[in-house]
Amino acid sequence: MQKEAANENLCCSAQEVPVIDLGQDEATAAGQVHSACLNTGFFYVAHHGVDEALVKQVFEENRRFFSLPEQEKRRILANESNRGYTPMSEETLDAPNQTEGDTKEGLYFGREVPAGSEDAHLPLHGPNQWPAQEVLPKYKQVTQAYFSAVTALGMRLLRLLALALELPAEHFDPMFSKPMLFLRPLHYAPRKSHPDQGIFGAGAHSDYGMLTLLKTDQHPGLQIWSKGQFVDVPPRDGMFIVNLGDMLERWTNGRFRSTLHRVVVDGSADRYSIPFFFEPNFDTQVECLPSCCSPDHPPRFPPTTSGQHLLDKYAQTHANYDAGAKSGSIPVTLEG
Ligand SMILES: O=C(O)CCC(=O)C(=O)O
Ligand SMILES: [Fe+2]
Repeated sequence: MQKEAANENLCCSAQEVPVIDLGQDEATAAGQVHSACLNTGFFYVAHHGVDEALVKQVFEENRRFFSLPEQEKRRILANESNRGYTPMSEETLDAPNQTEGDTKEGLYFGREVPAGSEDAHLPLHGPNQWPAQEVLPKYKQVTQAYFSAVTALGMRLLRLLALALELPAEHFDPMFSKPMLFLRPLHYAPRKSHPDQGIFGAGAHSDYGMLTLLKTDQHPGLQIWSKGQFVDVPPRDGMFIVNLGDMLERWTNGRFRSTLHRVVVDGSADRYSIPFFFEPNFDTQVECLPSCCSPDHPPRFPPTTSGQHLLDKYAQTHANYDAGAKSGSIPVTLEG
């Protein structure tokens, strides 16, 4: 989605993206999360409990997947439930400022919702599509293990967010009994981005949902919009980059920030990253939290639900997306 302008060249590193140590006591960590959410809505987390060996394995499996012949990858093209493969350049996150699609390809895996089960009829719900076992024997098992690990990290972060909002630590937990979770391994081609020519690894956007937990390889590329320019948010060993999305901005009446970001690569190597989009149950009410509105600050957004919020966002950028019929033929994305 467009928030503000997008074609500036960047410079320096984003000093304002803090490292938050999850090994410290919860109250201290929550205070730091609070400041980060009021500032850029981006922060690193250290000592997060996700095993580095598992991270290494999941990146290795994805390197293998993206090296497969195109026709093998296309056997699991993304379906109407937003699960499967999205080919190179298929997505254009910031169309007005891009001359071609994002120079990346990706995969979506959601929470497993078996066909015929209670929620399978809902938009964005359904069974996953996996690479063939004969081709990548370990892919599914490794990805499922990583999916569980980042889900657990998301649940820890929810407690900090709740505390940062002066709510009980468990406030958001019931809203994640049947969450909308999407893991999205990405591969950026070794193609130099040229912001001045409208060529980007990923065009400028803000994420649609509540929370994104991002792991990248050692190659920089992520930039956030801060104080009138794009600044680098480089990878840091062993850490995740966490950012807030539009749903949380809406929930907090604009107090917590969903910041515009993009990916600009230098073209010297392939780049791999794995965002994890962490969203509440489809029917969760999203309306101004009491601590975020007052007579002086009335709610800026009408109440909605988590599912409706996401579907409305898609409708803004995907003219043909038919959520009601769950039959849209274009893959939707959890970023804007
Ligand atoms: O690859 C990255 O570093 C960021 C990707 C991203 O912003 C997204 O997928 O929403
Ligand atoms: Fe994003």
